[in-house]
Amino acid sequence: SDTPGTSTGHRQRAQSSSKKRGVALDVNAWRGQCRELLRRMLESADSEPFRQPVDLFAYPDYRDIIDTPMDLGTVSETLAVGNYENPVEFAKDVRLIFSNSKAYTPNKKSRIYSMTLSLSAFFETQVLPIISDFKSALRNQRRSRQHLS
Ligand SMILES: O=C(NCc1cccnc1)N1CCN(C(=O)c2cccs2)CC1
Repeated sequence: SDTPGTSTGHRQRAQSSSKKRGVALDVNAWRGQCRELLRRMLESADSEPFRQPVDLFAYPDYRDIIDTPMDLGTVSETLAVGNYENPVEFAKDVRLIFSNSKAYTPNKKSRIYSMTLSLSAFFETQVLPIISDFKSALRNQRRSRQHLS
């Protein structure tokens, strides 16, 4: 029977939790995964306009429209020096790159804006499992620590 506490129920839970533990307990795995995701974005031609901060001489009105500039180089540096606590903070900065481009573009057909559309579509598919694996690793860690306390 699968009622919790019976012998099989307990064994099943133990097996499944150890499987979950094996797969997701590494609460630090997200940093290498995000570094690899950034590397793949930076090798795409679509990231070219977003690899370094916006050139304010070429776009003098940029700061009239955009409060918080962001670019992949800055994200990469922040990740490398350990200034993101989790993949959600990392994703927030990457998403800012795309929302800045959407806010600044004079029209939805601009070449640079269209590059953010494909880049962000790729990013969202890749970052989702990184964030969900991190959250389950955190749940696992809290559960096993709670059991110890
Ligand atoms: O200047 C940069 N990026 C830095 C860079 C890139 C290449 C060489 N040297 C500096 N921009 C332009 C503005 N921008 C936009 O998203 C949009 C422009 C028009 C519609 S959207 C963000 C990327």
